[in-house]
Amino acid sequence: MSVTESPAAPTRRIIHKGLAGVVVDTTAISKVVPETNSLIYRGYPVQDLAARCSFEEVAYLLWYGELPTSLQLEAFVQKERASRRVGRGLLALLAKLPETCHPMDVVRTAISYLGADDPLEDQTDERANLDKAIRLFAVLPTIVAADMRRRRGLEPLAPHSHLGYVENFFTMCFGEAGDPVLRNAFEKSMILYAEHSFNASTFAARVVTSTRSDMYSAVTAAIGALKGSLHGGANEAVMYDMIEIDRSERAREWLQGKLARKEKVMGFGHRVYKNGDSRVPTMKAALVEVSEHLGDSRWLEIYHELEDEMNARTGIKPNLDFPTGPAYHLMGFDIGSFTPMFVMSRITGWTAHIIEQVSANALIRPLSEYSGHPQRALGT
Ligand SMILES: CC(=O)SCCNC(=O)CCNC(=O)[C@H](O)C(C)(C)COP(=O)(O)OP(=O)(O)OC[C@H]1O[C@@H](n2cnc3c(N)ncnc32)[C@H](O)[C@@H]1OP(=O)(O)O
Ligand SMILES: O=C([O-])CC(=O)C(=O)O
Repeated sequence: MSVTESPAAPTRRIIHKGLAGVVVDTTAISKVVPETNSLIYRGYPVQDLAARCSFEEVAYLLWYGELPTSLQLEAFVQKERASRRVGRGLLALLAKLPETCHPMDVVRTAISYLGADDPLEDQTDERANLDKAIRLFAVLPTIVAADMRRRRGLEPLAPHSHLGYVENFFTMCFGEAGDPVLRNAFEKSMILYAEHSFNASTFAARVVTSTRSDMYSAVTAAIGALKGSLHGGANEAVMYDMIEIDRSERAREWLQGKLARKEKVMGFGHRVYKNGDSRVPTMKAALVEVSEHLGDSRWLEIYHELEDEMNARTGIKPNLDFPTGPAYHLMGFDIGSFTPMFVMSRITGWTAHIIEQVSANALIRPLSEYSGHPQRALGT
């Protein structure tokens, strides 16, 4: 008797759409704990770092695993300050990009150029990777400020090696270091934005790194991922929305319309935090401080109305992009530069993750469930 084997019943694999809830690897860089609404960088609560440290110290912490001693900080700061300049070749290239392109396209192109300009080195060389990371950290403000000025019809200003990171950035953007209250709020935003475990852009950087590609390629991919409005691009979208709302009396009706049309409200919700973003209290306090200092409560009033109405209707809380958008606007930055400023900060987290990925690499390559046409023969 012949037996015809029936094909084995197809096993349906569980699909984790958007990788939601999937733990992909370990990391020693940061920990997000939604249950306690907390975030630590290398063990330190982010709100404590924002209250007591400079952004340079936090960058050092993310890369080296410990806060610097004063001697280590001095050496690190000197190195960063000496690496801020960009060459004429890059400035000329950036000047050729259409002004209609998004500033994130400029930043992405700049990093790609820097990669082409850097002699190839062993991707696994940790020292070389740290040097590249510090250089990217140092040049990004120069690139972002030059592009912001170009769009205002102004010549770029060279970096100042005697100024701290934040003062230098303000000076390159506005021609003067400006108000210390605004600089302080900005520095807090840089610290809060610096690192957030396996978010989409960091994961993109790790995927590229896992193929043994170079740091610039990984950062270029991360910039592409951050640009989207579901991720870093939301800080710009929040400000455009607030400008559209215009007055706090219109905020609730505007929000109701959005929800009725089933549209996402930018600056609200989070993949990991379902009960509020750990960084929002610190950034909201910074926004309040800036608003009060400038005597301009217009955006803060819209903020409160949207926050209340969204909470009442959906229970969904603001994420970090919600207070950062209006805070950057009050500081005088152009909206298109908000996400590039996020890049200036997140470059620290991305490069720390790239170095970590290299140190214990496994190619990142998930599976998919085929949903197309069943196998068929080509016609004769
Ligand atoms: C620094 C950062 O990157 S922080 C994130 C910045 N991004 C934004 O602010 C964009 C707006 N927010 C969102 O789109 C989402 O909250 C995300 C993408 C950040 C996270 O979303 P996910 O975890 O994938 O959840 P998802 O989008 O499936 O939302 C779950 C439910 O809440 C709703 N929801 C979530 N966020 C929002 C929002 N901002 N506005 C309206 N509804 C929302 C969804 O419509 C969905 O409802 P449903 O179950 O009835 O379909
Ligand atoms: O963690 C995320 O998914 C997004 C986020 O808040 C970040 O990258 O800072």
